[in-house]
Amino acid sequence: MNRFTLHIVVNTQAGSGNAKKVLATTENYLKEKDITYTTYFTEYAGHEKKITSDLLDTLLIDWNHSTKPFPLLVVLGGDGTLHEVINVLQAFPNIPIAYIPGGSGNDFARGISLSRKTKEAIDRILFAKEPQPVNMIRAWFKEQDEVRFILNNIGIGLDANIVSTANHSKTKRFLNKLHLGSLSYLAAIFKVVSKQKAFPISFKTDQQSFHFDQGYLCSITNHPYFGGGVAIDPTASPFNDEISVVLVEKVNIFEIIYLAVRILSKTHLTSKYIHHFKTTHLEVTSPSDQFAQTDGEIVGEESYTISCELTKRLFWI
Ligand SMILES: Nc1ncnc2c1ncn2[C@@H]1O[C@H](COP(=O)(O)OP(=O)(O)OP(=O)(O)O)[C@@H](O)[C@H]1O
Repeated sequence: MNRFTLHIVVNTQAGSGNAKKVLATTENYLKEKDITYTTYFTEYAGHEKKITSDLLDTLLIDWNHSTKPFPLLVVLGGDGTLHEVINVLQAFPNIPIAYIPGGSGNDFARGISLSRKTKEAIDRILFAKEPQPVNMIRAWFKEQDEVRFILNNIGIGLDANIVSTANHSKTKRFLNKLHLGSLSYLAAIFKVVSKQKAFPISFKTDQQSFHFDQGYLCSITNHPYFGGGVAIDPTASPFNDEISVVLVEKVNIFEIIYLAVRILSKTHLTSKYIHHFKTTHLEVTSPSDQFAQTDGEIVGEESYTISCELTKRLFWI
């Protein structure tokens, strides 16, 4: 008897439609391996929330060794799809989630060292004996009165401005077709790099308080990557019990270019314009209206007070 039945939530629009190819490879491979599965297709943005909620009501259960076949939830899509699914399951950390990357950025897959090659990602699901706890950031957005669970990062300022611009750019779709999705973020960087103004931002950790008047890019991150593989904190890990914060101050355009080169070569954390710390609890206050994003999804352009801590959930990885 199969160890599990896979219940695959599929966003075929992820990766600008590249997820369709990922799905075809997945179906062929699962048939070849004689694995039982059911697919649930999203028909509109956000539909993954309703699908997950319906599956929660009907068949998803906490991980246990005795249920055979175990009903295993699998997400096939990008970081945005996965973000919505984990947020529906906020109160159910012991329902394991497996993941087949099909997005353009796939930063969470990079962050947990999950192959972005479909068959290798499926092999990892098939070979895993049991689920593993993975950290996520639990963030309470005070002004918005909303709790979000974050797999990748929260960005305020340039980072979020880039995501907003890249998401709205026509070139993203074109570049994705060429499998150069990460370049759409680079293109957006050039657009907004001088538009983004310096902003005040404060941080309170268990031990210390910091204030910066010249904030430019703030990344509160669970693992190294944002923007499709850019290692904003190469030292972060979702398996270490710390939230990582990287604050870049606004500097002149030549320094920005130099910092960008250092970020791409992962040597930026020693720059005097970059402030880097790790903490278990964090309160961030950004009083001016700024773009913010969570896992690549824009929250808005507002002021924020965000309380963050780590929380764990089971992933079948
Ligand atoms: N059928 C659909 N049509 C349009 N949008 C959809 C559909 N299903 C889901 N979505 C939305 O697509 C958005 C983007 O998906 P996702 O982030 O998974 O892909 P991506 O942006 O290509 O990947 P990544 O975030 O890894 O770069 C999500 O906000 C999701 O709600």
